[in-house]
Amino acid sequence: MSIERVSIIGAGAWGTALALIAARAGRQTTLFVRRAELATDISAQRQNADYLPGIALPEAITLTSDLPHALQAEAILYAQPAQHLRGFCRAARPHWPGHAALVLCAKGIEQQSGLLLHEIAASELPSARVTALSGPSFAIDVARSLPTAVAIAGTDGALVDDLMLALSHGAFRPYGSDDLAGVEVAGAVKNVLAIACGMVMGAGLGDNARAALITRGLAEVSRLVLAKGGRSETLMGLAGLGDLVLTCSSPKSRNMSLGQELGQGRTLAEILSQRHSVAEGVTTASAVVTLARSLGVEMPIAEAVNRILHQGSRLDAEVGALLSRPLRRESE
Ligand SMILES: NC(=O)C1=CN([C@@H]2O[C@H](COP(=O)(O)OP(=O)(O)OC[C@H]3O[C@@H](n4cnc5c(N)ncnc54)[C@H](O)[C@@H]3O)[C@@H](O)[C@H]2O)C=CC1
Ligand SMILES: O=C(CO)COP(=O)(O)O
Repeated sequence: MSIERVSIIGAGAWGTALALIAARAGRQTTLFVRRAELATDISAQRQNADYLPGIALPEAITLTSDLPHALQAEAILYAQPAQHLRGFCRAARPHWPGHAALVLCAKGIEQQSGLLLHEIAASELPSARVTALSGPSFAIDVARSLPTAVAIAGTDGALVDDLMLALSHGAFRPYGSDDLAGVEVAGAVKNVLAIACGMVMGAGLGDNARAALITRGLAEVSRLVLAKGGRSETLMGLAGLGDLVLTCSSPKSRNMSLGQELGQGRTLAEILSQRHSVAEGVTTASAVVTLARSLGVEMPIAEAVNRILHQGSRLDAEVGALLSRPLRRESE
């Protein structure tokens, strides 16, 4: 299938950057904005001042707040926060075009159910051909046309190829994968680990501690990926190690910077009251704990992050508990 029309749902930083990708690749590009007045503002100013200030949006990007109109495309890229996917699917269902691809570009796990995003889409939007786009990709770097590689995953190989062709251009390079579950789990859990890394950096616990967290974090994500039917090679790829390293080492990450502020002693409520950007790891922390427990997967770092974020536990107590776990073989 040739993909000519690409619509992006959500005009946050990532949705706006994805619209730039599609437009640069020569696609007929529509960016769906929930609020009509914001669509008018962005259209008039040709920039998204709230989420990607200073980045010019070409005329080739059409803005709309009319969902049925936005859904008239061969590929529909979902770029709102993960917790809103179910609501989007329900709103889109009556208007969903026959064979359109749904490309999940959010990174998270549903808090109530512990479901992955493709599982939600499969139940709420059964006619959609579901894929996911994930990997190390700060929106601002993509918007500035800096070199970026991502994974596009799906079980329909021909569709993955079509999406890669439709979105690749210049400095933006997608790689294909058939491991939808692996790509999704990796993309969601790295946000929780980025909060953990931010906390140890904010508390001054040092680079050794952060490297240990990244490595042991990768071990626990691997267990969850395998339990969800994904493959361990995916963890060595862009959606796995690539995004984990990016997000756990740069304060440009909203998740890592939120962790840093927590490590410096601020409360979650204070931090969230001063931000308008999403840090998916906050909701994913409890979702991943629910999911891991239901599958019998041990995830001590995610459990610790969840207790600090949502149950009032202290960082020093959690670090002490992690360090005093029974000694074991690294590959166990
Ligand atoms: N910003 C980035 O560099 C990247 C972000 N992502 C993922 O993309 C997703 C969106 O993130 P960003 O664009 O960065 O968010 P953002 O923080 O820049 O923007 C917030 C977004 O949430 C939407 N929103 C707020 N309340 C909503 C509601 N009630 N219903 C529906 N939408 C609502 C806003 O319209 C806006 O699109 C997240 O899952 C994130 O993890 C993935 C890759 C890169
Ligand atoms: O997913 C991202 C980069 O790949 C963005 O990370 P943050 O949401 O932590 O900023």
